[in-house]
Amino acid sequence: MIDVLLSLQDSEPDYYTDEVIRGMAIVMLTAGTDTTASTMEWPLSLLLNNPEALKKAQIEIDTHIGESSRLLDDSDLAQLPYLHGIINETLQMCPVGPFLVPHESSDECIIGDFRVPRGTMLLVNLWAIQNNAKLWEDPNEFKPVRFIEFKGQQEGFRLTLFGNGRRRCPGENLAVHVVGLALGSLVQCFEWERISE
Ligand code: HEM
Repeated sequence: MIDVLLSLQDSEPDYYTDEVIRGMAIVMLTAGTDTTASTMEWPLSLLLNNPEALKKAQIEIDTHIGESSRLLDDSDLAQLPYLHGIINETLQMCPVGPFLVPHESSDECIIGDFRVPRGTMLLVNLWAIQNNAKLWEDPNEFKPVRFIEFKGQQEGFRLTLFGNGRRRCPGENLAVHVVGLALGSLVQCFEWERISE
C-alpha cells in the first residue's frame, strides 16, 4: 500500500506532499483495519452456528483445489461463489457500518416526501434495509446461497454493504479479497466446531 501511495508522489510531487501521503495512509489504516477484522469475526461465528453452511464451504474449496495440498490463493476466489455468498450474507446480517458514515447535504433536496435542508446530517439505516422482510426472504436466517444468483446493483440498493455513489468505500475490492482469502484459508485448513451450546 505504501508503495502505491509513494508512486503517486512520483507522478505529482507538488500535490502529493509528504503530509498528504501520511494523511492518506492514516485514513486507509483506520478505515480499513477494524472494518475488515470484524467482517472476519462474524462469518466465523455464523458458520459455527450453521455447521451445514460450514460443510458446504469446505466441500466447495476442497472440490476446487482438488487433491493437491496447496493453500487457497487469490486466483481461486472467483471460482468460490459460496464462500463469496458467506461474506455477502455476513455483511448483510451484520453490517460493520449499520448507519454508513454520516453524510451532509451540500444543497437542499427532496428525498421521497421529505424536504432535506442544506447542511442536514443524514444517516442511512443500512441495517434496517438489509434486514427488512419486505426486501429479503427470511432476513434473519443465514442463507449464503441467496447470493449465488444475486445480480448486484441491477437489484437496486437493497444491498449496500460498502455505501454508494461518490463516497462509496474505495477499499471494497481489497476488503473482499482479504476477507475471502483469510476466511477461505481458515475453512480450508481447520476443522471448526463449537465447544459448547
Ligand atoms: C469489509 C471491510 C469494509 C467495509 C464493510 C467497509 C465499508 C465502508 C462503508 C459502509 C463506508 C461508507 C460509505 C458511504 O458512506 O457511502 C466506507 C468508507 C470508506 N472506506 Fe471502507 N469498508 C471496508 C474496508 C475498507 C478498506 C480495506 C479500506 C482501505 C484500505 C477502506 C477505506 C474506506 C475509506 C477511505 C472510506 C471513506 C470514503 C469517502 O468518504 O470518500 N475501507 N467503507
